[in-house]
Amino acid sequence: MAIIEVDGLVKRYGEHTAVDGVGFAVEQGEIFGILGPNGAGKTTTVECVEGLRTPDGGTVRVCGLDPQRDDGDLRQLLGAQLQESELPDKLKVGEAMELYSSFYRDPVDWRELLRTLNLTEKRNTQFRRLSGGQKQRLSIALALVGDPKVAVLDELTTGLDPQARRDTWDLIEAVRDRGVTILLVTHFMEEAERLCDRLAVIDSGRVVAVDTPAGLVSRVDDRQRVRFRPSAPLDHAVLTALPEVTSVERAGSRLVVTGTGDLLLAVTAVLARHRVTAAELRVEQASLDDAFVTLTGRPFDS
Ligand SMILES: Nc1ncnc2c1ncn2[C@@H]1O[C@H](COP(=O)(O)OP(=O)(O)OP(=O)(O)O)[C@@H](O)[C@H]1O
Repeated sequence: MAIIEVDGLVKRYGEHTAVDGVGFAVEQGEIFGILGPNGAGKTTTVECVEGLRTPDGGTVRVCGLDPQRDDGDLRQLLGAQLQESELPDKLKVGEAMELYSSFYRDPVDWRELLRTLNLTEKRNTQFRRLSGGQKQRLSIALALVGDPKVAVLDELTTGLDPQARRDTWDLIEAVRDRGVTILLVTHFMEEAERLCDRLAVIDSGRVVAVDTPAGLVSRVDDRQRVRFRPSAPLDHAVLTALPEVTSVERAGSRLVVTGTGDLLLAVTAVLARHRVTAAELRVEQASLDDAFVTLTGRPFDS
């Protein structure tokens, strides 16, 4: 059963329709991404899911509850990541955890949560003295302290360095493994590809596709290219005879084999049979970026 259901959601700011009929359903235990460029309507959509904004049309249900009508009950089930600016500078990490625990009927042990998030040593540190990564981890801890069924994380890794970003991804997977369903807003393709089970791609307030990252990519182009430098001359015919191969071209000292299915396996098996080794072997295929261009007719960041 879907734990989050959004159907025909509309939200206007004055004359501007920021969300224009958005619909998607998130299954229990998924990491579900909302991916789109700046201004696409991602934050507005999740704020309607969290009950922070009143929709102008459509329906939203989270664990069967209406975020507008059942706000009090929903607060107990849903953990939302705070925007950085929402915590007072001088509040200490331990005080913030204590305060947020008091909002919930059945909070988890926040000391344990700080340990999991590697923040125990920062317990007496003021918010303003934390690094970007530590602030991010604290905001995740605050989202999880109420032992939520659903966590909404918005622009989780913006401003983090690559290592902190990867650590945060590992952390989110661990949270999901504890049974929390995660709704994740992102405009990072890599983050969406790495973390999300499924994605809703949003552009100009509308959903243009809902699928797995691999599913989105394969809608665009399921061709792959294997490039390599063969250690000895190879008759192209032994490659073109393979059902996976559609073409073989020479590019200087390299061969470029285009095809579908288990192309890499098929090509390397033939090379092994002919005692040819492949140097500088690379496999290329369409990316989520390419999928976005095909789905919307323009590059992601325009
Ligand atoms: N409170 C508001 N008042 C007026 N317009 C708003 C308000 N909040 C958002 N908007 C506008 O609505 C549109 C969607 O904004 P939203 O923040 O939902 O997009 P987003 O996809 O989350 O973008 P970003 O990735 O930049 O955060 C944008 O054009 C934005 O300028």
